[in-house]
Amino acid sequence: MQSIRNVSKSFTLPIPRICIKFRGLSSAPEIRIYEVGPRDGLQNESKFVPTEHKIELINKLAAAGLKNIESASFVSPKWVKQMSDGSEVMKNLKRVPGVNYPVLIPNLKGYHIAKQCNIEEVAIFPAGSEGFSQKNLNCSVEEGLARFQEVAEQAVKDGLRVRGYISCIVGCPYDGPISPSVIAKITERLLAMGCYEVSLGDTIGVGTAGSVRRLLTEVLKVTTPDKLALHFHDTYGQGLSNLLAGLDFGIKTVDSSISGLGGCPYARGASGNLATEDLVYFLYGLGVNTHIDLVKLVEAGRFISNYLGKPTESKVNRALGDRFKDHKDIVRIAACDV
Ligand SMILES: CC(C)(COP(=O)([O-])OP(=O)([O-])OC[C@H]1O[C@@H](n2cnc3c(N)ncnc32)[C@H](O)[C@@H]1OP(=O)([O-])[O-])[C@@H](O)C(=O)NCCC(=O)NCCSC(=O)C[C@@](C)(O)CC(=O)[O-]
Repeated sequence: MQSIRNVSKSFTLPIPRICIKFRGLSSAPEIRIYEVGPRDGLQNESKFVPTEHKIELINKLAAAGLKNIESASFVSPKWVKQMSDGSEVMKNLKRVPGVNYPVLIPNLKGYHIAKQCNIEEVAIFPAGSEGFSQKNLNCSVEEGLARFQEVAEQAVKDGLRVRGYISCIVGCPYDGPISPSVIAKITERLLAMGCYEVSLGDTIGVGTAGSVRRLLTEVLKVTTPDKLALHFHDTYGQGLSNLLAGLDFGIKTVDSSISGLGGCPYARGASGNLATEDLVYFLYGLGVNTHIDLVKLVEAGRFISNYLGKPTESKVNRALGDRFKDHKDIVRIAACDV
């Protein structure tokens, strides 16, 4: 198969012909994709995925060209059984140089377990709402922030990178709409703890381009776009339009999940994340060379969906069927060069 670098030489991808105009940029920006499938994608699945399958999925994602793959969480196994083999996953991974394998950490106990597994980056995850914090972490937002502060301090001391998530950035299944100013304040606190970036999570996928714009207008009063990432669940089918709204503010890191898997066991009604296949296809269509091989990505999505015995949630994966065997053909379709 022709490498993506060669493909990008032989195909001149048009700079977006559609309405998007990246603020302050004359051409399509580099976008950093942060794959969350092996963690966010699988944590909600009731069928236990054996450790070797989790590892195979992570290896396939790395082989497709993904450079940031959130691979496990070290939460209480009493709360999320699917993630109970985090140590085995992290100890047995075949690490590809240049690939980042972060893990999700709820407290110091989880941190100390994860620390035995050769980790380089941890993610902490306070909620933007009291109701969700109680259901997801069994504590208030303030108590959660105090626990995460301890984790962040220890991780920074140990020389690890720390990423922050905020859940329920626009709406909470228990408390309803969330004020953008609340999310801006938590963003500030996470950055002050040492997070290199804060991923804004629309946990239940209720956001729209309008609410995302209102949120980012407020959050960008306290930080800059390079410190933010976008994490959209696609429950209402708004993932890509929300992303477009976010890119317009200059944000360049996007979370997604292979095959559109995902959801949180403690967020009623939450469905999967924006599918990585859909995101990558969308970005190629905008002229962004993600350096990701779409054929291998689609195969990774089918591998895990087949294992789980359910159809893929990725529209691109479904649409491609078995017709396209070559990455460059798919890129050509994304660029409307057919
Ligand atoms: C935070 C806790 C632990 C509090 O849970 P708790 O029950 O209040 O804690 P506890 O300290 O009383 O501990 C209960 C038991 O769990 C053990 N325990 C305690 N901690 C750990 C640990 N780290 N690793 C292993 N074991 C642990 C602890 O030792 C004890 O065991 P026992 O004494 O009964 O035998 C729990 O609520 C929890 O694990 N919550 C995590 C839930 C979760 O994983 N949710 C999904 C991730 S969040 C998400 O998906 C949203 C995000 C990030 O993607 C963004 C978005 O989508 O918007």
